[in-house]
Formats: sequence, structure tokens, C-alpha cells
Amino acid sequence: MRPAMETGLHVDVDVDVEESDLMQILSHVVEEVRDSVGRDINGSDLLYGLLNAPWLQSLLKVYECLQQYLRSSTRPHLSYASGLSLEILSDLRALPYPSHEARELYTLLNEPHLQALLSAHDVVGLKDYEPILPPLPEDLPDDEEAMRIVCLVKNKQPLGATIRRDETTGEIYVARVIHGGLADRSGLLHAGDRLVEVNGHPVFGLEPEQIIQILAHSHGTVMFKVVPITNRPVNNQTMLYVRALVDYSPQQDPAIPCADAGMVFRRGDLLEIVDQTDALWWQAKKLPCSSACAGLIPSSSLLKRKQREFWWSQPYQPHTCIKTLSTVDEEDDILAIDVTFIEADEEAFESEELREDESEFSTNIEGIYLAGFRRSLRLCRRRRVHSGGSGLSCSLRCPSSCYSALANPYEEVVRYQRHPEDTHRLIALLGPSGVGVNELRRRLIEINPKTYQGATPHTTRPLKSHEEPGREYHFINRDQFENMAYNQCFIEYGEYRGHFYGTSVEAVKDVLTAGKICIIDIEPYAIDAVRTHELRAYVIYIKPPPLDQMKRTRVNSQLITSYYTTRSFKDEDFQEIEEAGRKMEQHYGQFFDHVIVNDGLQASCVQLLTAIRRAQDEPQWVPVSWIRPTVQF
Ligand SMILES: Nc1ncnc2c1ncn2[C@@H]1O[C@H](COP(=O)(O)OP(=O)(O)OP(=O)(O)O)[C@@H](O)[C@H]1O
Repeated sequence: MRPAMETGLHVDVDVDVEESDLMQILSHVVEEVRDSVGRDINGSDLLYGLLNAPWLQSLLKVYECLQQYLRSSTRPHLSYASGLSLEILSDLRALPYPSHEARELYTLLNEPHLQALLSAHDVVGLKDYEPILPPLPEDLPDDEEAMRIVCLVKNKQPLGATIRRDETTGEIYVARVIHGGLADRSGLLHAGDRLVEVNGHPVFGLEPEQIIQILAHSHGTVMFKVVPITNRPVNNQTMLYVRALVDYSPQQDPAIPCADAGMVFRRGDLLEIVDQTDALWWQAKKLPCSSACAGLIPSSSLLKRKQREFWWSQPYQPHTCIKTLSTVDEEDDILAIDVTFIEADEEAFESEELREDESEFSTNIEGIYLAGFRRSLRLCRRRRVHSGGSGLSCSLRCPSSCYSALANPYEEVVRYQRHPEDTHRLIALLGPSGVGVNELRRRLIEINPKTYQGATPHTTRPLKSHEEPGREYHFINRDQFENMAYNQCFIEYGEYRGHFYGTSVEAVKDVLTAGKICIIDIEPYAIDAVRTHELRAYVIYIKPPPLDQMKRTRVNSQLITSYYTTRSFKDEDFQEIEEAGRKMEQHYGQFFDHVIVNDGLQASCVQLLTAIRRAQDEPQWVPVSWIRPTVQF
């Protein structure tokens, strides 16, 4: 790095010696006057005494010091350092092949601390110290030492504090001060301060709504007379970052102390919890931070209580999941696109399967087999997960993510950057059936088979003559499969035509430990199984484009409908894809790390490549449990 850049504060060293050295001039004058005293000139005694007086000497020294300070005071070289830094960031972003130094500079300039420093620099440089508070009233009675007069200039923004009335005493108190709001920034109002007057109106005995009215009608400066709280609690909590797993709207929550101070959030939003002093209502900011002012959100325990209440208040809901999350019935909708397959017997489609297998081989790059794309596996994933009898059903019937969201409406997250020597993060693609998940995955692996690879699935189906164990599938018997399923070795599994198929964690780890990037497609219920410390999955949702766009781009595309039939897309297919996609986003959107709208295939591939590179090389928010043991909050 270069040493220091020249955008900082610098010292002006132009000193006007003649003008400055007042003391020297004065000593000449004193000399002259002393001569006059010697010559007995009238009044010279008096003048000599005055000039020699110690107080005048001291005053002159102070004057000289002030002059010196004015001359040497700092001045900004430029007053738009933060703007300049943003320009540099955008230029760096546009570099097609940024050098190591460019990347380092980008990281440095992107640091929130440096940005805050540059912004503070500009504020100081521009002397932008608004709002300027008016002087305190002069007629304050002497017996009010314990009071504090606080003048705030509203500037069209809310004051950022809430009040409450003590029902026994009728006193009004500041209930909470919103982090980053006007009151908080003034540093003069604190939770627990007793409010005595607002703009000269005594507030004792008033209803909080009446005080709000006084505030609403005051423009510009608002003057509070408060008795400060004696033992102010110290907020020594560390910063907490969470991902919201549920939606919240303060306007629809009658329990919130002040709806206007509340913050709306959607599942998947990243929140910075800036204050947890209150056990019920936290203060948070949405990331990336767009506003300096925090908002009120329900604490984790309050939200859990609300969820439980909601859950039990729905007598006709299947109590497998709460409403905000996936239910099994809805999930079936998500999976279904066209599960009506022709019930041919094994012999009848055996030859078709062979033909398809062969064509699958012929599309492959020499010596490289694309595992995990086989029709039987894909159709198996589309079908209902087998239930009853086999003992294999329960783990998929109710996704564990439902339980974890019920247990924790917020997921604590940390910023994580993969170390270059660590194995890659698993890339998990998902999307409504037919949107193009497999097409994108296949293209990606074909472009660079040395970097990307799928995981080889397991099956209980017998090996065929043209197959090799461990290449198309890991072939195992039913007992082994059930044993693996029982021991939760599978990310997901299902049944198709009497045989089980599944993708194991080990199969993914095999690819990762070989130094490759493993890319698989999953059904939404498997999200929980890949968001683990060992796989650290980066979940990419492939979203359908708008209907008319989807129709336009899929004119020549073929949809797999059964084992041996493909056909052109129909209008109903597009509608089903759109509907299934909407539900998937609604129920699982909180777990999507990235979304790609699969409009044009070429553009989607490029986006996928970029997203994967970012997932592997750039810092991302990941669950804290991946990095350190989970802390309950
Ligand atoms: N962006 C696109 N433009 C045009 N055709 C596309 C696009 N994306 C995918 N397709 C085509 O749509 C068809 C379905 O895609 P694909 O088989 O990848 O679906 P899928 O999401 O994997 O669902 P399933 O696993 O149920 O088949 C394929 O013929 C594919 O070539």
C-alpha cells in the first residue's frame, strides 16, 4: 500500500511574521516610552506603567496564542472524501481484472469504519454541525438544579423516543430512546428520565397521547424539562446480527408499544440488533444499513411466544408447522408439476431407459460422467416422498427447518470468508420443477468439469449391464439404504417405481475433498440438511421469469413428463411453474443466499458462475453455528 493519501487534513504553515509578532512591537513601544520617561514628557509615566502591567502582558500572551492557533488550524484538502471514495469503489468494481492492490484498496475503502471516518472528515471539513441549538432560557428558577433542559430541533424527523405513564403516580417517563434517532444523537435524553414539561406545558397527569399531540403541533425546536434518571443502565451488549426467519409488520401488531417506531422486516432480511436492553422489544437496523435510526422489533422470546399463540389459535391447522412456514400439503403442491406418469411395467421401459442412458453418455465430454442427472432420480424427486411402511418417511415429511424456525425466529449470523485452503462451499440449486435447474447445472459442469461436479447418488435399483458402481449410482441394498436413511446420511431421498434413490452427505464430501466445487439440486425440504457446518451450502434459487417472458424463451424447450416422454411446454406448465415458484419463495425465501431469474440461458449461466465465485471467495453472512457453537438468545 502507498503510505498516506493526500486527502486528509493538512497544516497551513504560512505565517505572517510582521503582523504576528505583536509582543515584539510592543516591547519597542515600551522602550520608546521609557526614553520619554527619562526626558520627563507629560503622561509618559502613566503609559509606561500601563504597558508594563502584568495583566496586559498576560492578555497579550493569550492573544498571541490564539493568533498562533488560528494560523496553524487544520483545513481539509478536499471536503468530499467520502464521495471520492465511492467513485474509486465504483471504478474498482468496473475493472475487468483487478490487481491484488486494487482488490486490497477495494476492501479497505469498503470497510464501514473507514467510510465512517471519511464521512466524519467531510462533516468537519464542511463545518456541517447542524442543528444549532438555541440558547437556554435565561429565567430559570434557582431551585431546579436537578432538572435538565433539553432543546431538540425536529428537522421533520421523529424525535426517536417513546414515553410511558406510571399509572400509580401519574408521572410521565421516557420509555425508550431509539438508537440513532434524534434524541439518542443529542445524548441528552435517556430511558427512565422523568418528563416534567414539553414546550412549557407541564405534563404531569396527562395521557401519553396528549403529550404526543403537543409534540405533533410543535415545529422546529422542542424544549423538554426532565429530571434525569439517577442510575442509568450501561448497555454493554455486543453487536448481534441475525437473519429473520419470519415476516413482521409493526402496523399489524397491536402489542407493539409504538407502531411508528417499529420496523417492518421480511423473512431472509439481515438485521443488526443494536439494543437488547428490553427483554421484549429489541432495536434493530436492516442491513445493508440505509438509515442511521433503528426500529423496534419483537425480541426472540416474544416472537416465539407470538408464534406459539398463533399456532394454538389455529384449531384446524395440521400442527406440523406454523402457518408462516411450509406445511406438508403445501409442499406437495410445490413439488407437483406433472406427476402423472404412464405406469409401464419394468420390462416395457427397460429398453427406453437404456436408450436414454446411452444418449446421456453421448452428450458427455470424453472420460467425464455427469452424475446425478438421471431421469429415474429426477422423477423420483418429483414424486411424493414415500410414507408409511418403510420407516423412511418421517425426516422428510416435516422439514426440520420448520422446527428450527419455530424454535428460533431469528438465526444468528456472522460474516464468513472461506479460507483458500478450506474445502469449497457446497452449491445447492433449487427452483420449481421445470424452471431449468438441471439445465443450468449441467451446462456449468460441462463448461468446466475440472472445477464443478455433481454428487453420485445412491440407489437400491439393480446395476445394469452398461453401468459401473459408483459412476451412475452407488448401488446398495434396501437394508443398507434404510440404515443410511435412519442414520441421517442422506441430504434427501425418495422412492420411484419401488426403488429408493438418495443423495448422501458423504457423496457431496467426496467431491469437496477432491478439491472441486460440488453442485447439486435439492428440493426445498432438504435445505436444512445442507445448511450445516460441514457442507456450508450456498443456496441459489432459480426463479421463473414473468409468464410472457417464460413462454417466449421456452418455445423450443422440452419438459420431462414421465420416464420416456418429453413434450413441449403448455400454458398450464408455465402457470404451474410460476405458482410453485411463488410458494417456494414464500415458504423458503429466508434461506436463499442468491436468486437468479432464469430468463435467457446464457445470461443465467454467467450469473450462476459469478454467484458461485462470490460464494467461494467473498465474505458472506452464514449461521453462527457453522463457525462456533450455537448460543441461545
Ligand atoms: N432459460 C431457458 N430458456 C429456454 N429453455 C430453458 C431455459 N431453462 C431451461 N430450459 C429448458 O426447460 C426444460 C426444463 O428444464 P430442466 O430440465 O432443467 O428443469 P428442472 O428445473 O431441472 O426441472 P425437472 O427436474 O423437473 O426437470 C429443458 O428442456 C431446458 O432445456
